[in-house]
Formats: sequence, structure tokens, C-alpha cells
Amino acid sequence: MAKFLIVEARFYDHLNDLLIEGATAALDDAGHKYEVVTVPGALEIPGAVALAAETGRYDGFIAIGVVIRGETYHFEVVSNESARGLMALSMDGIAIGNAILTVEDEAQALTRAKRTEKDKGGEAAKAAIAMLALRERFGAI
Ligand SMILES: Nc1c(NC[C@H](O)[C@H](O)[C@H](O)CO)[nH]c(=O)[nH]c1=O
Ligand SMILES: CC(=O)[C@@H](O)COP(=O)(O)O
Repeated sequence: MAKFLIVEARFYDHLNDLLIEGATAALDDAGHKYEVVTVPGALEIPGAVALAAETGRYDGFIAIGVVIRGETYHFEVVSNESARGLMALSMDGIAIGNAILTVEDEAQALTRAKRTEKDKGGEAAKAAIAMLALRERFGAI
């Protein structure tokens, strides 16, 4: 049994609830424990993962959030930089799954958040579980 931390940027409550439902269902199915922590936005997720990883209390992480395009370039900044931060942590050997949705509108987000449709939350949880298994296989822990 491993312990995961779900780091969620709660910008759209109903969408996050769906993503977390998918992620926790996957973790429950695999017999893993988890906690959830909330940060202001997607840009804060990588920093929160880095801080939590420093504690050594968690075996893996799942990033959850929704970034919906607005009027400005900020969409690109939030989308690209949150992903880049998570990739950097992943390449440092931290087991992470990324379910930060970067979409044009709420309809696209809803399809991807629903467990009965694209289940991106569950997908990210399974990715984090798989990366943790690799860490164990390669003796990183
Ligand atoms: N527009 C969205 C944001 N923007 C906020 C940033 O993520 C960040 O919290 C702020 O720039 C302060 O550093 N965040 C989302 O998660 N989703 C959005 O649609
Ligand atoms: C993704 C965003 O940061 C976006 O929601 C902000 O909207 P805007 O670009 O209209 O300020």
C-alpha cells in the first residue's frame, strides 16, 4: 500500500469534484491511501508538490485542476508553466500524474472530468501509480 497526495487547484468546484472522484476511485481500486490538499491555482501545484515531496510522507502525487482559456495569454502561461513544473519534478524522480485540464470551454472540461467519459482524474492516478512502480523497479526507493 502506498500513500499519494492529490494536489488540486480549485478553480471550478464542480469540475474538480468530478476529477477527484475519478482519481480517488482509481487509488481505492489499487488499494492505496491518499490525502488531498488545495492550492489557489494551477501555477501553484508544482510548488506544492515540491514542498510535499520534501517531507518524504508521500510516495506519489496527482495534480488536479482546470484551466479554461480566457481573453489573454495567461491561459498559455498557466497551462504551459504548470505542466513544465510537473515535468521537471517528474524528471527528478517524483511519481506524478497530471490531470490539469487545459481546455477551450467548460464543455470540453466536463467530458474529460467525468469518470464515465474520459476520466482524466483516474488516468492521472493510474499514471502516478505506474511511475511509482517504476521507481520501485529501478530501486529509486
Ligand atoms: N485562470 C486560471 C488560473 N489562474 C490562476 C493561476 O493558476 C495562479 O493561481 C495565479 O496566477 C496566481 O499565481 N488557475 C487555474 O487553475 N485555472 C484557471 O482557469
Ligand atoms: C486561464 C486563465 O488564466 C484565464 O482564466 C484568465 O482569463 P483572462 O485571460 O480573460 O484574464
